[in-house]
Amino acid sequence: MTPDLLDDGARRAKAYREREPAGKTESGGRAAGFSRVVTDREVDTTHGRILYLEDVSVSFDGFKAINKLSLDIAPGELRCIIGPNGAGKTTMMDIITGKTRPDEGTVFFGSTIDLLRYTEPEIAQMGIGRKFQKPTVFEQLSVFENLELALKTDKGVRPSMFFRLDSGQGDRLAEVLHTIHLADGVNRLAGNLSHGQKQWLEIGMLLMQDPKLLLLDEPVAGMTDEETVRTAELFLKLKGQHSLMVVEHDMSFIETISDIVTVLHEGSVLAQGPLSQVQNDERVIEVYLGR
Ligand SMILES: Nc1ncnc2c1ncn2[C@@H]1O[C@H](COP(=O)(O)OP(=O)(O)OP(=O)(O)O)[C@@H](O)[C@H]1O
Repeated sequence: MTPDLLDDGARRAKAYREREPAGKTESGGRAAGFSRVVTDREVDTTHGRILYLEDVSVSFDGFKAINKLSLDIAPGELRCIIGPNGAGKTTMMDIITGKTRPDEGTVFFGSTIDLLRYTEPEIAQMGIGRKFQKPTVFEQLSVFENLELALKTDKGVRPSMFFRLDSGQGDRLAEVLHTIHLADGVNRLAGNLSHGQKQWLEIGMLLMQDPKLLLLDEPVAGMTDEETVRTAELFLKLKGQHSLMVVEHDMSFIETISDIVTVLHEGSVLAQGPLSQVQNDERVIEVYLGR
């Protein structure tokens, strides 16, 4: 190539750079074949994962409750978690929700939100709802008032004194009432509901905030058989619209709702797969099912 042609090329390159200044793309300072705009705290699931844990460990007084734990969950998935007492199931949920900080490891919500950088309330606001084993509804308030209250604590809502449901929120409340099987009991006092209905109401309160991921700790413990069946229906309905992580010991319930089951043992994943597969795994039988 002659010097003339080189000069000419350099001139054309300079003119192009002036026309198309660097930094105008959303993905950084250069033109990209694939780009997306991710705003702060928006869950990005384009990589097919809503929750991602890698090599997470935590010790309490030298005891490793979580030990190099790695697992991930797809958007809309209903994942069941089983395992013996002390396996680390609750501690894992504590880490995801920001209640416990791990000593090491990675915990991501979608592919961009590093959960370890956020506080427990911030994580709840970003769309991770948690249901503890015991129902915690406001017993002196009606079903309606409990659900309404759940909205008042939602992000960006006006101060509660002046709170009025707008039509969208009213529609949502009606939809949630139907989903949690309490449409006929809207004016009942929460304190007068059965144990199962209180659990559904609390799930409804979480749903009012439209969580992307729901963590549910032993949701059917203490329920009647009929309530357990209806809870399975409820979870199957939520699957797809939300991602769910359900910790349970009730194997017939797991059988009804599960796709993939993760077995935790001594703070790590011992086995994972369809229930029929993990049920026949010798190691799972030894530490959990064969008890
Ligand atoms: N804050 C803490 N301080 C000390 N030890 C703890 C703490 N939290 C959990 N542990 C211990 O860590 C281990 C895992 O407990 P974790 O509650 O996560 O198990 P689990 O699988 O949820 O059990 P379960 O099925 O009985 O609820 C247990 O040995 C527990 O005693």
